[in-house]
Amino acid sequence: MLTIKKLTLVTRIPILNDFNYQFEKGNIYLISAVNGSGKTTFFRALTNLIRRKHGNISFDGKPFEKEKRAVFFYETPDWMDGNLSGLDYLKFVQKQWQSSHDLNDEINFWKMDDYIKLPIKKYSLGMKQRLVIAMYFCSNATYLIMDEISNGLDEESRKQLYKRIKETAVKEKKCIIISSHYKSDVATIANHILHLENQKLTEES
Ligand SMILES: Nc1ncnc2c1ncn2[C@@H]1O[C@H](COP(=O)(O)OP(=O)(O)OP(=O)(O)O)[C@@H](O)[C@H]1O
Repeated sequence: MLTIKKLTLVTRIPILNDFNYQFEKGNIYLISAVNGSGKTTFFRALTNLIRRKHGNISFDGKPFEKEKRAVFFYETPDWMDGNLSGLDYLKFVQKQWQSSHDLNDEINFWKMDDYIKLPIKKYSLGMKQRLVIAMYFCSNATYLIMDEISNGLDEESRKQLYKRIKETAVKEKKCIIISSHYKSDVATIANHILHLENQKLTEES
């Protein structure tokens, strides 16, 4: 369980004020909000990439620093080094997260076999995004925090992604938190929808 107590976040503007919530395994959570309201900031705070003004965050009772392998967050393909290949990244994730996930299965699933050994600077936007998605599944982490994960994907790939997310959450008891501009798509698979507005993250009934 990801437990958040009294979380307050501020960037150049106030983002969140005194937020309390529990994210449970086996569930999919959609975070919706208009551009610039703080979805990415919230995800960065969960993974200690930015400081929080106030509050406590724990994964299965432990702080993120002690439970890093249980969590996977890769904000954007912009973080990638274009001189490395997709396979370099998948191998890195498998090693760092001590995962036994089969890389070839994942490469085949996302139809990446013809380019996975090429340097990432030769990838299209959708190819990079599929690599990021494959990294999530290769990590085999329990808490998958996905920021606009379907960006740049064609319609068929988006459907495939949502189906896979649903199956993974249920069968493997993952806790999956997704922000998406395609709210109507993700809403069909989400168990909980939270809306961020006016520094409040509120669950829609
Ligand atoms: N490093 C930073 N320094 C100062 N302000 C920041 C920083 N990063 C983000 N902000 C501000 O925090 C607010 C929330 O940004 P954030 O990227 O979290 O929004 P978002 O909801 O993810 O947006 P989008 O839907 O456009 O991706 C914005 O007003 C932004 O300008």
